[in-house]
Amino acid sequence: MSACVHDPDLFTNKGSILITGTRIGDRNVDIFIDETGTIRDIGEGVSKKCRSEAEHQISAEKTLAIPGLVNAHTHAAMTLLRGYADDMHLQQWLSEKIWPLEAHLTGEDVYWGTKLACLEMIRSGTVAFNDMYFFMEDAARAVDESGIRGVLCHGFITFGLAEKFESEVKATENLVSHIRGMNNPRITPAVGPHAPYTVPPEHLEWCGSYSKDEDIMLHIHLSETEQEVIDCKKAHGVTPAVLLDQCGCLSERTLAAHGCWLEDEDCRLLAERGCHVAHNPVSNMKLATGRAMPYPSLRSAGVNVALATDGCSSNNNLDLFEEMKVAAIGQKFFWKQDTLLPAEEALSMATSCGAKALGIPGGSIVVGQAADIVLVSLDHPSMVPLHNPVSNLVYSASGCQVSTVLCNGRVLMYEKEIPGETAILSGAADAAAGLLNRAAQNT
Ligand SMILES: CSC[C@H]1O[C@@H](n2cnc3c(O)ncnc32)[C@H](O)[C@@H]1O
Ligand SMILES: [Zn+2]
Repeated sequence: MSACVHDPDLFTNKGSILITGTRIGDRNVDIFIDETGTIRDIGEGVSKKCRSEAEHQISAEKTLAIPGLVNAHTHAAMTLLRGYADDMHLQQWLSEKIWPLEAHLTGEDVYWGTKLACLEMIRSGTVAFNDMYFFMEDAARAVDESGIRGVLCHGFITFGLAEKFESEVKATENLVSHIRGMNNPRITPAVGPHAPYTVPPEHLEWCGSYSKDEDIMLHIHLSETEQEVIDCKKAHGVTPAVLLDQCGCLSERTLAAHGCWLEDEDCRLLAERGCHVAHNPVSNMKLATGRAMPYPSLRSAGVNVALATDGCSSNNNLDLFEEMKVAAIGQKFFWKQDTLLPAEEALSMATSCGAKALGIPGGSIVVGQAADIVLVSLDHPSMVPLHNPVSNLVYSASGCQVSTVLCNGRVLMYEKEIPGETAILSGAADAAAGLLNRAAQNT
């Protein structure tokens, strides 16, 4: 039995692991993970049999074990655009800064941007994410190497052009077959119509049927701004949510990001169809969407609401601890309800609700579940005293307190060490510089 950063097997092993001396809530526990990455025993001193079986041991005194966090909506490779365009109006930000720069992206850029995103997510306790972007086969390679889970879709934008529709269909179908061919259970494909204002109804219809035929998630931006809703009503006579329903895009496979301007009727419709919503409070505040996602209406309608960061150009980090706090305090502030979205709910949104929305294992630490486990250090001022562990996690901690991360029983970070980190930081910095160079030279 061994566990130290000098033990090369710790990061690559497929063997069983015993985590000793951690705590879950108020309980001191050991956790035994078998060689398939499944939690087999949890308790105050796991069975003697498990102890003798364990091939590796992680002593985790002064840590709190929580389920790995799930980022339900992001554009991972936008890490390369972090700090490139801040403090702008959303449509202007997209059309004048982001889209012109994205036109110069290469597959290699997306690979390095996604590597950087996975690194940042692991560091802050995220083990799974739902991604929409370009060159997604390169993103898939990065996710495969990182060891975390990803639901990946090609961002499908046609602006109603027939030739664009043809190429977006091809890109989506190619990605789906590429990911299936990878045969990596941590990576699943999805279809990703960008938004009802960039994909017209006839093209949304294709996305809805494709999601159904292939039994894959449909990932879309929905009712993020008031203007989007006004324009949609003017053009189609209905809200964006009703339009999606008319196009066959609402089902239990659907994840709608943002939803700031959803109406009460829309919330009931999403609940009826079994859709999931990703709340992105930091991005919404930064881009001044003007209204917080209507959590009270979504909650009372019974919609599963998960938590997300959005891309690094509108956040500007991928720290779900920060997002939990902003969700919990932002909802209270906007809806003037001091008991709304308590800490426990914020933590569930970032864990079990996210896993449910993405249709992936994890989201809880229970026997039989995949070992997606994050150890948060208690040896830090923000975690002392520990009257209420969940309160500290949501209102006091940040991703910097994460010390060790496991996904599917594989150790991805051990006591803050992640193998290969330096190469990722320089590869991503070089890719970002190259991207800006090409944009400046218009090549
Ligand atoms: C087609 S890939 C995804 C596409 O979405 C852009 N994007 C990033 N953040 C947002 C947002 O908040 N609303 C709408 N679109 C967004 C991203 O830059 C890509 O072009
Ligand atoms: Zn987005």
